[in-house]
Amino acid sequence: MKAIYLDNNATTRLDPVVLDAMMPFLTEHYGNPSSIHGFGDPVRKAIEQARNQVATLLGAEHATEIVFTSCATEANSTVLLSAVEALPDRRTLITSAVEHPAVLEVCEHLERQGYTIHRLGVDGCGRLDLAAYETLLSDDVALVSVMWANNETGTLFPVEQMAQMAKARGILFHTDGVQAVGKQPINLAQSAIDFLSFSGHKLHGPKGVGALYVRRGTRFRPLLRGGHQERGRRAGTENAAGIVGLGMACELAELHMPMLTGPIQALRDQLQAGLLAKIPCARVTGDPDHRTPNTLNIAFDYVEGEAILLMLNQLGIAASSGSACTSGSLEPSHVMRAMGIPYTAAHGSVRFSLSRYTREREIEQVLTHLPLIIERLRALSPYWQQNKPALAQHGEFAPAYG
Ligand SMILES: Cc1ncc(COP(=O)(O)O)c(C=O)c1O
Ligand code: FES
Repeated sequence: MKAIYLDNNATTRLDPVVLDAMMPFLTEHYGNPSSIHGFGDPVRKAIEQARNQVATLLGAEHATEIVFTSCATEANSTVLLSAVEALPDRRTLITSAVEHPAVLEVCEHLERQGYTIHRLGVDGCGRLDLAAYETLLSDDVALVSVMWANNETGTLFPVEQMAQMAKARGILFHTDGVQAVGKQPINLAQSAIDFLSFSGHKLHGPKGVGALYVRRGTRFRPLLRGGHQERGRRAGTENAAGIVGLGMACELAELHMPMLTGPIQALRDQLQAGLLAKIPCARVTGDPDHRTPNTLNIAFDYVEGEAILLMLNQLGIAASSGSACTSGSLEPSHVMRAMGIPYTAAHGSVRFSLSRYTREREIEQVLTHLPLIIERLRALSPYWQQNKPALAQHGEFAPAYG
């Protein structure tokens, strides 16, 4: 069987059109974009074209609001550390409990330095409490950093509304847009969002390149100091080929977006409905009504996610349990714990993330094999054997959200 890749929230396949766009900048166009001689020219021009392509996808008013970085992690670190440096009188940050480690770990680092960090909790469906958020917005807050879409569940947060609430109090707002960019229209020119980060490799671009949107006029301090690249906002010779690839990936993402929100979302829904119908005691985690079109996170009671993944892998099917960094540890992910998913289900959660390359026959393969895998694993599970009758009695065999 041909390998089936359903782990696109971890990373995506490079679009061949992107590779073609990059190749000249790995070969004949090797000049330094800062050089004033003829070798620098085409590289500098290509970087500026990529900046325009990124700005277009994000709906930014000015291309100069885009700063190229090495990845989203760098962009996230830059924003959080910049905010506390640029606003030394403010000692508090607000974030959510379900952010990627690229935000949470920086917050912990700042907390150890004496900053106050408020981590907004979520309900059983992964939703934030905006009333609780409102009460935290004070003059001591330097920055709010809340992800647009969750990498594990696909849950979308109302970041536009949250940014407006922050703006009304004069507070800067950052969103980690890694899982949202390219999956839904974005119009930063009409938005209250001050900073947005994302990474090329999540939208069929290359690894090792990302971008940070910084609204014109926003107070900012660079993370990397040195040369004058990126208008002094990010020193270091540009990853020209990577940047050109990121630009092309953004252009293609815009072009293919209707496919993601149309047929690919329909495939995701087909996978979800099929699994819920065929497998008892399964629940979809996250907000079923506000999710990225490509993501399905589904938890199976009394089985180990890792075991499911290994058996899927033997069949050539690649999926993920939680985020790439938490898989391999025995703890359920912080996202599952924040939603209060029972331990017995959180351990059995599997994330399927589709892309524009996903085909119906691949989804059908999963629908054929996964119910058998769960049945086999449950047959080996003493907990399942003990609890199955009780679950049946309580009518919990019905598919459940949350
Ligand atoms: C929501 C989110 N933020 C940040 C990152 C980090 O991206 P990168 O590893 O490209 O820096 C990821 C990728 O796993 C992510 O899903
Ligand atoms: S670094 Fe990507 S999931 Fe952790």
